[in-house]
Amino acid sequence: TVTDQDIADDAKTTNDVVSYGMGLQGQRFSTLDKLNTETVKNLTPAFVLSYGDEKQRGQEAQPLVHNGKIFVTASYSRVFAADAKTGEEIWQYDHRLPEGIMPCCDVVNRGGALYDNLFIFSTLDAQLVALDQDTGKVVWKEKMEDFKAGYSNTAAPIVVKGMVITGVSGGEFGVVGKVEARDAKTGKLIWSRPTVEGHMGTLNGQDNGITGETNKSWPGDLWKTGGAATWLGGTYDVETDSLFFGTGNPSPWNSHLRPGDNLYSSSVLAINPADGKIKWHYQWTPHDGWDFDGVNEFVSFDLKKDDGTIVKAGGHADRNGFFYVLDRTNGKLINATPFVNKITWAKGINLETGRPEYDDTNRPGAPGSEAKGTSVFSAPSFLGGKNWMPMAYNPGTDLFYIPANEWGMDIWNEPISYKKGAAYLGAGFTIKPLNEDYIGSLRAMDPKTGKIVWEAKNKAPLWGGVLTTAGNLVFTGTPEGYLKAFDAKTGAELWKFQTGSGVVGCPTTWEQDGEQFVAVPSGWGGAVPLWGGEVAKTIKHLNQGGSLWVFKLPKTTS
Ligand SMILES: O=C(O)c1cc(C(=O)O)c2c(n1)C(=O)C(=O)c1cc(C(=O)O)[nH]c1-2
Ligand SMILES: [Ca+2]
Repeated sequence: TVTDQDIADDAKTTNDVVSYGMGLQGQRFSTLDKLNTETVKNLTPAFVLSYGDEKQRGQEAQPLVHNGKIFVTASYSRVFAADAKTGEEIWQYDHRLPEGIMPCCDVVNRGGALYDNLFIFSTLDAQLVALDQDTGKVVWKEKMEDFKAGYSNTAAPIVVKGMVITGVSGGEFGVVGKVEARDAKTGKLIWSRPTVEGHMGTLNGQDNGITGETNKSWPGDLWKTGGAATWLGGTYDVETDSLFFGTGNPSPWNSHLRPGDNLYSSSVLAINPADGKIKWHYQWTPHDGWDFDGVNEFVSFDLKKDDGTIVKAGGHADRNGFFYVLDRTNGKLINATPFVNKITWAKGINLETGRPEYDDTNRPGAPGSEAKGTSVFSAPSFLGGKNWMPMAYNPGTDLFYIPANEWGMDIWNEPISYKKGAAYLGAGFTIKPLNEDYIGSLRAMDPKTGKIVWEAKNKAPLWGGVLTTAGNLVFTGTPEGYLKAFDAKTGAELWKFQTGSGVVGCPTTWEQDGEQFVAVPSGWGGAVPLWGGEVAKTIKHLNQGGSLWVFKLPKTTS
């Protein structure tokens, strides 16, 4: 069974992968080096596990591996377990989804958590389900929220100190975001931490003593339906004993309806795992008017300064186009630099105040007496300089590897009022490419200087997670169907394999019986084909799919 110690050691141990992020800090770094810049040319398919012919939608998950079994979630809240070496299926679980679920952006799931003998994951009807690792039978099942109010779940949970901790989706429907901690063995609620200012949290069913909180950063009653969904889950850092959860867009998108900072939307929250209290927060986009969200992973790392000192830092690439380095002990901004070429909404981030310097002419206008406010061209688009797909950090090269995209959008505001279970945007948009030859670009970011060290462009938008290894490799997928490996120092493309459908999943690696394996889901989907406007038209030809590809470096060639 999987213990708290196994989870704490996940980033160091090489024979399994028991947590989303490949370690709770979310670095997605493996110490394995058999597979390296020399040997990667010998990486060979070991097996492919099909998810069946139906339900072929976006496959965004990161697989987990334990005790010779591989576990992966799939579209429509399904889970597959197989022999990690042969791919022979052990069981599959199909959650019976009710009519009327309301995920905003495809029927995706990003993965599960292993704990004890359980595989725990969240579902599109806003439940949390724990399955027996050996049989796939339901051990416990808990409702997190009412899907009819627009709640859904797409995030991978994490397990910290025996608690399963996760968030909710629904920012496009005026839900109230929250982070929940439950007993991982029973599913019983321990604490709940709402992410919109004004709402109170609970600990063991009691008010958790959060005092002095008002709804002052919101006008009138808008905080009651303020969004800030925690739809990407979180990370955990043992050194500061903090959970880091990002929060999504404030609801509605039309920012003129809600003057103020709209806390804690589009922010990162450092949360005490003992009681759910917020230790500090940093807001990436105060008064977000572009659906920039702020959920993207906050990755703890040691920032090595020139004078030899080490700062306990965290890195974050926001949808708004800036890469941030914060002091993770207190949330103070250390640096913020663009990781995309074009940013229109702000001139920069002020290092003194920690706030953006807005360009007010580039905020979409208020709908006045007309039904539609002034439209502006905004970059990045709301699909982001980087969306949900996780970056990776390599402590050997000291670089972050960011799956970035270059695009913009026409965006305008419209009047809107809240109606339970209905879209709550008050905005319209058309996404457009900025360049003819590429949208995606895998970028190596030096967190000390804020400079891009190398980039590898891709025609279609990048929508898959990144993995980096001590073998000086960086892996990521493309919508065109490839899993690719790059040299972590130079960005040179060293290997690629065509999986038959777009790769928007998260690659992972482990070692079994002396051989190094790499696994990645394949299956095109997610938000781009649904919301991508003019960009979506350019990639209409991409085929859907649903499978798990596993590769290995055969013993004789390592
Ligand atoms: O505010 C929210 O609750 C919410 C949820 C999700 C989701 O759960 O997938 C996405 C978004 N927002 C979003 O803005 C977005 O661009 C997005 C892309 C994707 C995807 O999986 O491709 N999900 C989501
Ligand atoms: Ca959103």
